[in-house]
Amino acid sequence: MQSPTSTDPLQRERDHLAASRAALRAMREDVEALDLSDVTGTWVSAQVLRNQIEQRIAALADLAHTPLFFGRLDYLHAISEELAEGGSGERFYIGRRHVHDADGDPMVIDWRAPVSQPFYRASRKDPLDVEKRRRFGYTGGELTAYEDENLSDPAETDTRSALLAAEIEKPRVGPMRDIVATIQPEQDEIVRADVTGTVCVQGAPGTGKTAVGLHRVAYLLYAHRERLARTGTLVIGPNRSFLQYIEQVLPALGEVDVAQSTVQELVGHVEVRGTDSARSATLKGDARMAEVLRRAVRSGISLPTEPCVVVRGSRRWRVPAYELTEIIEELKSREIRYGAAGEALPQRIAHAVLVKMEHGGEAPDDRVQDAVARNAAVKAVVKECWPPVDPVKLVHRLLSDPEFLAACAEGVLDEEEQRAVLWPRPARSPRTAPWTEADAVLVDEATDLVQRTVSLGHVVVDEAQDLSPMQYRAVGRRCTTGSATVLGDLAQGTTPWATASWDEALHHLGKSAAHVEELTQGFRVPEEVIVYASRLLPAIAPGLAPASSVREAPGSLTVTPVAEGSELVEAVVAACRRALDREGSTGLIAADARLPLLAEALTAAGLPFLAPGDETTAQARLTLVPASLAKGLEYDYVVLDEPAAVVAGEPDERTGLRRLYVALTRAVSGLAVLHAEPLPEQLAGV
Ligand SMILES: Nc1ncnc2c1ncn2[C@@H]1O[C@H](COP(=O)(O)OP(=O)(O)OP(=O)(O)O)[C@@H](O)[C@H]1O
Repeated sequence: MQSPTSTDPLQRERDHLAASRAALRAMREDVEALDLSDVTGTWVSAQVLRNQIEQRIAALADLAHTPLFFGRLDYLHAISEELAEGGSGERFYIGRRHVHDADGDPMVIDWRAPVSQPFYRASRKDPLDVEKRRRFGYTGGELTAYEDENLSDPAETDTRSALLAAEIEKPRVGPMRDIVATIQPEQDEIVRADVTGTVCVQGAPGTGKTAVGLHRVAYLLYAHRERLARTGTLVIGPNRSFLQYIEQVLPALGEVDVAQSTVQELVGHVEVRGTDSARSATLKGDARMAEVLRRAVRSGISLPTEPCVVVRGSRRWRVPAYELTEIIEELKSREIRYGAAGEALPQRIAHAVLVKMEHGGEAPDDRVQDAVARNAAVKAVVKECWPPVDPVKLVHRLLSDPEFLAACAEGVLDEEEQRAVLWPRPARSPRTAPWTEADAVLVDEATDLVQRTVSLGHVVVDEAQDLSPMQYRAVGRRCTTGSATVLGDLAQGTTPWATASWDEALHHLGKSAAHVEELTQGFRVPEEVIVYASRLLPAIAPGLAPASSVREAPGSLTVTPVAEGSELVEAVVAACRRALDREGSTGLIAADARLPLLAEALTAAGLPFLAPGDETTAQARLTLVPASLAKGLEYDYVVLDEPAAVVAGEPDERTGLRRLYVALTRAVSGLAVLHAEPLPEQLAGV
């Protein structure tokens, strides 16, 4: 298949692609040919092996539309084998996965291997021993072009990469794509940051935070596969539509074992059926609640007034009340979970009994200690002094019983705050209680106070700016022994408790040592649109610098006043039609309250539409998006209905303007703003 005689460089690259594809096919066939009939062991272990093999076969699939390699590095000097997946030499093809030939020599190197890193980082200023960097252009699965940078040639100057520009301009039909071929140096720094440290990324809309977070998981899984396979990884997003939008990125990078969840799903100990006022949700999300819960969990601990008398055979052993008190006080002072301390208590009392037995001339062994720990008298002391705590029942009581709350919140919440935290009416039982989302987080905290939450190896939390301190704590306890990647934009915080500073957020997460990186180069929103949206920044996040954009697209922004409110819907539908005449996806974003009206109008106009998170296809390219769900999503064209209504849909002006900022920054190619009411003053006059 290889045609070594070809002098056409493009043909030579195509030959390498064809040979790599054949090698990948051979790798897959090797796995498929594995004969499992001889596998000894249990049925279960055979089944596990079979599953692993199936996964491996799936991972070796040659995806018709994704190029097997997208870059090539020619080094000045030969590279050692340990940096290059067993390969050596000066030339390496960089792709989504490792491919080797029949002799085991690599034909394509995984983008995450150390030898691939200069593909993303090398510059003319710092060529990292790279002589030439080549980027490949594809149409479908066909290699159609390449672009070279001779990094070590002082005569050559920087030009903007046309292939990179084309990649960014590609219409956005379908779910989010990976960006392995075009990760930028400042993004790569975050992607490859050390697994032991937590990284926090502040970035304006479209700077690639989500993309970077997902690629970081893929990188960490490559670099620390065994450790993370054992401990697990998790990606947390704001809602299901968002998770659906991003869910295919990691599988496309060959990583199928990463869990994805919302914070709400993580803390699903109770069925949420109530809602809080902004005030009570903010209070329940306040970190002070952690102290209230800590006291609540320990509120049942009491000190004994009677001795514990254990009868064994003809003898009675007596642990006096003061000694029991010492044991309990010692357990209270230790940093162990309530449940673990409760389990330790009978053993401690039994130990005290054993000491007395020894003094009494007996020689008890461990079995005796266990038996004493199970003795009814010991159990009775434990039940009385260190009663078991059911976290759900405990929080139910805390939110229903003003006196109990007052006792636990003394000096922490004032009276007015306590009233705001209580449910409006006490709930009869935990089963029927009007649990809210914030309550579920309290139950999670209480659960962790009783029994330590299992920590994962790495957690990525996206759109973090919307989390409350108590939610940060919930995320933090899922990575106490691991690390986190925290992604967000303070300007896009739309919850009443939105993050004001990353330092504070990291403190609640339990990762104060993390450093904050900033991404400012925008890949989604065209310059004209981001400049317009950034006019809101002084009002919504005064400290933040506006993002730049890698793309200029003159004419990408239109702002159209409509004289009569009654004509607005019609004008919006017409704008959607115009957008749909172009290639790619269209999102119609509107205040949540205006959705029914617009849905009806679209249906009447014969325009089918999807809900956010539904996958856009070539046939269904229009999505009707409530402003409250627009965060994190993007469309080629956005029609934005009545900005004033988006602002008015929020409890206060700053949150309203932030919601509007989110809506204004979803477009890749064009944004059409239509309004009948006056625009917010910052946006008046284009
Ligand atoms: N290096 C890159 N090369 C090509 N495309 C990129 C690159 N970085 C980001 N993008 C694209 O830019 C778009 C925005 O990225 P992403 O959604 O990750 O941004 P974000 O910072 O999370 O935005 P938001 O704050 O709005 O949630 C996506 O389509 C992403 O694929």
